[in-house]
Amino acid sequence: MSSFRDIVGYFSKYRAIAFLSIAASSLFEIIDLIVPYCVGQILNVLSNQPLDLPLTALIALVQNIGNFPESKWLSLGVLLGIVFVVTVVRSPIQPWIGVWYHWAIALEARKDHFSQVVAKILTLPLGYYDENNPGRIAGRIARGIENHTWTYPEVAGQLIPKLGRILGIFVMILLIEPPIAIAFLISFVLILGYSLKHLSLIIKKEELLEKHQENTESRTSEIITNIKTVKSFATEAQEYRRQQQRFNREFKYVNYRIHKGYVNLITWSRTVIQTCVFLVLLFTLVSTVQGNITLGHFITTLTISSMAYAELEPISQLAEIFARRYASMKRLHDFMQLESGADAASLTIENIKDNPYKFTGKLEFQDLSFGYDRDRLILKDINLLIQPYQTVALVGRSGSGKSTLVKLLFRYFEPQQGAIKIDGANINTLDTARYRRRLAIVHQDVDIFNGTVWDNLTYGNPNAEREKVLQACRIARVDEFIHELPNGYLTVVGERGVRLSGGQKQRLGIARALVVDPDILIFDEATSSLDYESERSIQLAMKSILGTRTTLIIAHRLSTIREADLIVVLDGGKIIETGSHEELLNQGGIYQRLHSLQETGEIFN
Ligand SMILES: Nc1ncnc2c1ncn2[C@@H]1O[C@H](COP(=O)(O)OP(=O)(O)OP(=O)(O)O)[C@@H](O)[C@H]1O
Repeated sequence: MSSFRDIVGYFSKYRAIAFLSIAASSLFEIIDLIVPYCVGQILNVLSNQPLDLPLTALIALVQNIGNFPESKWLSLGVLLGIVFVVTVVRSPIQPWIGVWYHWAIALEARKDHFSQVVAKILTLPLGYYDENNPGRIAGRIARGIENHTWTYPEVAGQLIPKLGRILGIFVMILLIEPPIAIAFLISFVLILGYSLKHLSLIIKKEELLEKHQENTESRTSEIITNIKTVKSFATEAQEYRRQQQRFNREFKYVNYRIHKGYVNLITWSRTVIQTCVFLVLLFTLVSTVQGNITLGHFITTLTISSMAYAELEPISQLAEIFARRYASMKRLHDFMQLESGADAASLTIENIKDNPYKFTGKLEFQDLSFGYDRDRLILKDINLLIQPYQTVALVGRSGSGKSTLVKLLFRYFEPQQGAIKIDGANINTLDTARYRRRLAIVHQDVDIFNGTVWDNLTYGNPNAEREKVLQACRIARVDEFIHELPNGYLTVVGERGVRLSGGQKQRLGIARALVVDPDILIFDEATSSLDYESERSIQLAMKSILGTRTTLIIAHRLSTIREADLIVVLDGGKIIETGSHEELLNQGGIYQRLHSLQETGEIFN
């Protein structure tokens, strides 16, 4: 769990420049106080009252240097000169020292945040994505980063300098009238202390709201992803009502628990502040009438203490904004602190040709056991030896663990027990990215990126030679449909490949896998969305691939795996039969039963 310290600590990289720019902004806030001080002194000049000693000394100095005669005009000129410097002269300087750096830091931090977040997304274990959908993750990241970006300039450029100004005011009043300064200090500590305590309670509610919002966003994202299902079942009205109910629930929570809390706080602090301003007026007036302070000091004290109390309101507003954003910033840091997976790949680009790994494709699964939950094993004591260039088919009922075995081969998850070895090396000891680059898989549902067909074909090997890509396309029969697309290989396929049919996507997936020239090729129901004719031609193409590398085929349709050297039958996470098609048929076991079911037209499920 992250904390306030993590949020502040995030900016430690910029600490030197942040410190200087915040100090400069605070100094400018304090310099502002010179104006009411000078106005008070001008009043003293005009009403023939004595000036403060430092000013008298300064005027005497100017008089000596310029050889000016002593006069009211000289005193007024010096005072006006000071006001000119601290207002007009400093105006063009302040934004470049303050605003510029506060935003430069925030924007650079934003850029860093985005790249760290993408790195985290790329290195989190696959299991995280099983539990959190894209909407939830994207919402958390976007809100967290935006709030982080906006908060820094407000805190660095306003909140801290304003507190600095209040400190300056306290020192000034202390020099003029100490008892008023003490009362002023006590009132500030009380107001700020109470506000902070109240805000910490509201922050807890904000954290809960943040979780509700993530759930709502998650559902919205599911609606988008599953929009075809929503439309086909005509459940738009239910979905709409469900989301509306969530929004209403969130609104009630925000309005009556959080927002009301803020308004209560503002009401309370405003009343206390105005009471304090009135009391300062009363006390300074009494002091002036008693002759303890001059008219000029009366005006100065009154003006700057009003300024100080007036600052309290923006300060509590800034604190409120910070509180409102705090929960989402914390959730972002929680995300950043998630542990990367043991399989996290290096994020340094490496040319595929420089990969030092090249395998013969000998695979050994040794005493392998695995469960997504520790107490429920999905694969149990798997022992299997696959020789180089062999074609091995994994078959079994749905849920028997075929895909899980492949996920372990890719190192998406770590086995609880046992090992997978490639050419005798435990895959856990290999560099993940380099190892995975020697494998290729064609999934049931081929992921397509928005871009051209060519971009998708060369996704795993952007520098692939043209002839190699075209050859892969011929084998996977991509060349059969490419001419139907408006711009051939340069046709933009749209997000998730919406402009391609299921069969076209699968053929593209097969070609893409061939382009990386893998040592181990896996087909996960790769021909399931093809029509009979396409499937047949793919099978013929696959025939020419088989034997050129180790190939694993997960197939429900037994017709696609007849050619396999070895058929492995899984049931309940265990290997229960192995052998060739004929051997297994003769054994009269589960394979034979499943085979006869298919012969009668039933699907292997
Ligand atoms: N990410 C996951 N988290 C938890 N359980 C999972 C996960 N993925 C799969 N399972 C469970 O593991 C078991 C095996 O699933 P797996 O996908 O490996 O089976 P399969 O043989 O490939 O099935 P199918 O032929 O239907 O694709 C199933 O009981 C499934 O519910």
